[in-house]
Amino acid sequence: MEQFVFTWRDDNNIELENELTCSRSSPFPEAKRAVPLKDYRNIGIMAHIDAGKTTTTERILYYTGRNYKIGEVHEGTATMDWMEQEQERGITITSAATTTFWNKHRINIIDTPGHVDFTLEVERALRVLDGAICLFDSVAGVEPQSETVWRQADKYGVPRICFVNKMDRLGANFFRTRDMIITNLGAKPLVIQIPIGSEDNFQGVIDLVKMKAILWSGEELGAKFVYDDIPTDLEELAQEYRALLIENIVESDDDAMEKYLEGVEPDEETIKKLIRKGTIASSFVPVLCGSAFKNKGVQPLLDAVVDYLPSPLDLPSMKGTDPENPEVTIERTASDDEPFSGLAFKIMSDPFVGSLTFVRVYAGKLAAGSYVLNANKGKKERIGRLLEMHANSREDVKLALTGDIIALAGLKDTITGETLCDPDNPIVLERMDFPDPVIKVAIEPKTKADIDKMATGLIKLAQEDPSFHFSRDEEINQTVIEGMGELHLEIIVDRLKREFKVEANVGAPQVNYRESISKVSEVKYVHKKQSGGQGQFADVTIRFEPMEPGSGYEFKSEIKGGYPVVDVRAVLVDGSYHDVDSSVLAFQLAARGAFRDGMKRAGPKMLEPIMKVEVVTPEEHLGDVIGDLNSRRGQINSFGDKPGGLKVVDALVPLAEMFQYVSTLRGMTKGRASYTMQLSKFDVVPQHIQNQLASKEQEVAA
Ligand SMILES: Nc1nc2c(ncn2[C@@H]2O[C@H](COP(=O)(O)OP(=O)(O)OP(=O)(O)O)[C@@H](O)[C@H]2O)c(=O)[nH]1
Repeated sequence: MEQFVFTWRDDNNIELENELTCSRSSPFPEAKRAVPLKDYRNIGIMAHIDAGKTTTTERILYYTGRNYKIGEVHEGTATMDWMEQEQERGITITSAATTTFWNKHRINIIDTPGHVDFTLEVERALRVLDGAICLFDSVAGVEPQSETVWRQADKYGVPRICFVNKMDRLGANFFRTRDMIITNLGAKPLVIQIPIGSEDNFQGVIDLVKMKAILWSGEELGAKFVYDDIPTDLEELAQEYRALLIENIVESDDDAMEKYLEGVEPDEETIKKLIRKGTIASSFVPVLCGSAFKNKGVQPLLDAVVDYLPSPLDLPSMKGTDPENPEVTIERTASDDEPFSGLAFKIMSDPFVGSLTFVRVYAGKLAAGSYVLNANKGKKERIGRLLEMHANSREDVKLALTGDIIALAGLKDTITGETLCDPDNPIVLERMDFPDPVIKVAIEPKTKADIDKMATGLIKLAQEDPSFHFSRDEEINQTVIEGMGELHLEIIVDRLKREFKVEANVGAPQVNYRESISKVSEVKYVHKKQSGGQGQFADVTIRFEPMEPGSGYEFKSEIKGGYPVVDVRAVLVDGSYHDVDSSVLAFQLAARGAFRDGMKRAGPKMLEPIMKVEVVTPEEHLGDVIGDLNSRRGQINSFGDKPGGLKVVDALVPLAEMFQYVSTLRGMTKGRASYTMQLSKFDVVPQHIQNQLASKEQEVAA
């Protein structure tokens, strides 16, 4: 028997130890759990760009005692943003998983990016999270990207709490943000704190569960708070919101409701229990507030994570299928005693250990040195090192347990979205959906010698990021990279340079068009060839039908060049064969011919990505902004007002017209306007643009 010692820190920064006994004969040590599974919280922090995710995460790490020196985003030292590019750009790109502890609870935080080019990162984080904090900027309220992320969280059924941040900013308005949670997100906010003062005068919050004021003594890091009586001028408001809180939570509990109707309010413990129940059932979302930057509100936010967000035990068991027989559903409950089942949700190149695979352990245990099965590929992988990641350090551990998020070093074949499991109990957990890229650029290494290095780099990067594709056309000797937006591809090129030391020339970005049809066509195609010996004969009749936008396709084009075909159904109506001359190949050729003819007759149309664009600008530049959007084939949908005399314009604009928009907007408004965009739909390209594209293609072909 071998003894291992786990160390960790509690909320008072005291180092604790936990012994682990490991039997050499068994790959699985018998661990005493340092933290019971019911005290695990796997959470993400989601928000619009600049709402303060990085700042809030940094504060959380500081207050949970893992971080000794706090980094500020604007100084470029924030420890979650450890990739160089992120520090330079001041944005968070990759979701780094970080383990920390609060009040004897183990909190695994996955930082999720806010930029729309990285929505895939948000999706995959949501896939492995049990709960989330949604951050809002109290001045801007609910912004478009928050709406997108909110809908993604709905899709995965992730329970949430809201934190209205930046209460110290000029124009901060807690209650307007609360109203926007109702109007823009269609959610039911449960206000559990109201602010004391705002802007320069923001002092703290009223805790409506305890009915006490929480006041911070200063704004500096580590500022202590005290509980105090509710200020008299806020008593009435506090009573009003307390009554709303109680009314909302007793609805889910007959006993509490009955007592409440008799005039008996639930006690603090019951209130917390009922808030927890409603949050986990997504009946409502608790709303808190504060200022991460001024160090106010962070400790109660952590308490709320512990009190209201679910542990793995509160959620339905994980479902998967038998890799041998995909019809058979297998369930795994969250328990160390179940067979090991985990999902690889992120692969990152790491400067020290090469490639790191982040895995969420849904059931069972995983020991260093053991073998697991990659159930998607049917291949065994050896587990080398298990690393528990902290914001600025990493710890080698011998064992990962149910509920853990752990980084594995040295896996060979596993890519994002695949299941790792006990070889004796195989399971494939539900895969993640990855969106198709919408933009592409040609890329060429500056020196011929770098061609191989570039290929290696591209393969690695595509393994890490399923929304990034690349392809090589040997005929024209060109490599094309495809992704979700300009920034996404810029980062890829940047990483090629930094991590793989490949300098590359990059062409102008182009939109990924698609093709569809506008009417039904039916074709009969006979493929016949006789050249001595066995001939080729196949006869097919196929009907091509347009489908609803977004239906994808029920037939795949194998014609080289052109665009992927979508929203088309191909129905095999009739056919005939020849006893001797028909073969699989002959039918393939006939189908291909039928497709080519049928598409021509079905009114082919070209589709392009249309983006939903929101521009926020000072009023004096409104005319220029609108004029410019119009010149980009934009369709203005609405105008609105924002605090501080700002105007907001909502428009639909083809992605093909949005390249380099960031610099045009900056120039036009002296840097005072900002914008966000996200994919809205694919729509038909106007005929004159189709003609232009066709003549350009002909030029390239010539
Ligand atoms: N006044 C004020 N500023 C804040 C607060 N929280 C964050 N900020 C500032 O807002 C800016 C954006 O904060 P970040 O923490 O980088 O925001 P983010 O959401 O992580 O941004 P992305 O990574 O780009 O998505 C920084 O300049 C912060 O200093 C706050 O509570 N009050």
